Amino acid sequence: MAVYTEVADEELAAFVARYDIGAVLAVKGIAEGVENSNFLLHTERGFYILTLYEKRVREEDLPFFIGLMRHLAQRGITCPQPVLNREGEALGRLAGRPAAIVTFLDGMWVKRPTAGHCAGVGEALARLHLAGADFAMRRENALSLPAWRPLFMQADGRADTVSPGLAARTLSALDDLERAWPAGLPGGVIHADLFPDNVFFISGRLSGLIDFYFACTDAFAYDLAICLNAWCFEADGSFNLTKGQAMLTAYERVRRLDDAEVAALPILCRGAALRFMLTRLVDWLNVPPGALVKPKDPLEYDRKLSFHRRVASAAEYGLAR
Ligand SMILES: Nc1ncnc2c1ncn2[C@@H]1O[C@H](COP(=O)(O)OP(=O)(O)OP(=O)(O)O)[C@@H](O)[C@H]1O
Ligand SMILES: N[C@@H](CCO)C(=O)O
Repeated sequence: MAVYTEVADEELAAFVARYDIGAVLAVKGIAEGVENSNFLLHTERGFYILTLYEKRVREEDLPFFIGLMRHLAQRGITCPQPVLNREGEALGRLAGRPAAIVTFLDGMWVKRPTAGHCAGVGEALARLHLAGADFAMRRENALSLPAWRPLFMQADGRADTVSPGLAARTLSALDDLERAWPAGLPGGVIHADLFPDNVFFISGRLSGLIDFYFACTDAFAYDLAICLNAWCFEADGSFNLTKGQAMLTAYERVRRLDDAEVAALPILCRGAALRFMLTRLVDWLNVPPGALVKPKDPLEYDRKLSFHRRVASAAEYGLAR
């Protein structure tokens, strides 16, 4: 999270007064994250997270995210719960933005994940995929293949200022992906952004998942590809096979991948790397003046993409078959 929108004290007090959570004692902008504006809200009843939804979140999608968090919690997935105001609504408006208050989740995210953490994420991801099976709403993935070329166009010819050759590498990867992107894989609700900063642990055990604002209906194995990218590389850019193995084995203990998913894993990993490279590139080139945000490095994902382009089969990620 980050802070793009400032909220005046009086406006906040009036917003919070519509809820049954007591008066505001303190509020603090959260610098972490890049997508929405987030505040740690301390009220007479305890701690909450206040989110103002920004650029990439479409207002019409908010009922999907809010409904999903409630659905998953009912099926045993620990995630933030939207707090309803006295009119029974989870969504309101604050400082000109759509806004919600959600419950505060205990736990810390890990900066240096071990194979044990990767196993925890693999298991939680598979449980999330199963728990979403009877969620009635659908939301197309707005950041899947059809969105990638337009995103690249938004970089507006400036990709090579970030790294020489980045534009050509990206276009070549895009061409390949557009030719071979798989269709018809098993799918349903996916998290689509289950990075380390969205997974909390307490004493080494996974305690909860946050940030469902990219969740959508898409291939389960694509979600796994996102997690392999986000959790299983080392700081020096190498893929850690032990971590990949731990994540995939734990996932498969809950939900076994079928042959088509196994075969598609390398291309799904390429697509996932490209998706995060592109959003990071656009953000890197367009930091709003005055925003409390630290843009994330697009080149980390350019390097991951190069690795995946050399991968021939899922065995190279640690999948034993
Ligand atoms: N429900 C919650 N309980 C406790 N802390 C939270 C909660 N939601 C968010 N946070 C804190 O705020 C930080 C940023 O939140 P989040 O990842 O949702 O933001 P974002 O802008 O959507 O980020 P991202 O860049 O991951 O998309 C988290 O790392 C965590 O420290
Ligand atoms: N998790 C994303 C940010 C949210 O889209 C990234 O690391 O690029």
